[in-house]
Amino acid sequence: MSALTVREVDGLAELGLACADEIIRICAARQGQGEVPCIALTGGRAGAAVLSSLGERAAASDVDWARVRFIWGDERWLPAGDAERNDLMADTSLFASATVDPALVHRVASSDAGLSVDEAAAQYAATIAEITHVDVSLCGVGEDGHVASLFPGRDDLLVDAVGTPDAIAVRDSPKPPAERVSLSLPALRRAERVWLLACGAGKAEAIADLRARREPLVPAALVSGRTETVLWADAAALG
Ligand SMILES: O=C1O[C@H](COP(=O)(O)O)[C@@H](O)[C@H](O)[C@H]1O
Repeated sequence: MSALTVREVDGLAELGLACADEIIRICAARQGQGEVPCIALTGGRAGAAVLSSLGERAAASDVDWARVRFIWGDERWLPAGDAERNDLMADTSLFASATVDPALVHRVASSDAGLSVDEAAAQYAATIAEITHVDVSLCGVGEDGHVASLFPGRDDLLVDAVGTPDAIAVRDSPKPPAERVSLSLPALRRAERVWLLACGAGKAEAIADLRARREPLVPAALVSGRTETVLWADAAALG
């Protein structure tokens, strides 16, 4: 667990560029040590900004993208290729401009794959349990302070107990779609670095609650990285 630090950025575009540059630096350094870096992607506007910048910078970077592992903090329970799936934004940005190894891209099953959402979550939990090191977990912060698909006031989702699986099925999500698969708190907390991403005035209340650690803690306040927890936010979100 690490203390929260703040990195102020000048809006979504700069957030995307700054995070992309850092991710590239971290991946190149890890590959220099002979390791396969692992990045946990996030959906939402901030996640899209990071992926778009990574896509622009991928070709000119020192990173061998075929030796980077990708997982998702959460996925919306929708058919493959649906415009609202979080993995689609990676497909149309970074994965379209860099050669990645499909064996290292760990997607949540799609709703048309013949599994129930519970089976998909169990399958993803088994996949995540095999991954011993996550370098960076990107966590877009929602207006209500949610991260991944862990929503405030949902005691059924905000669990970190012995036996909590690494991924869980989410039902009755307050944000559509209603069904999702999310990494659980213990899985998010295992990352080396947790980066909380928030831009815009709509996030100001949640960010104020997070920074003041107001009770009940918003889900974003419940996650931190082993060595680094950074809130990347613009002035509007910082209030
Ligand atoms: O539904 C989701 O929302 C959050 C935050 O999205 P944003 O558009 O407010 O940045 C996102 O991080 C999460 O992955 C996604 O499924």
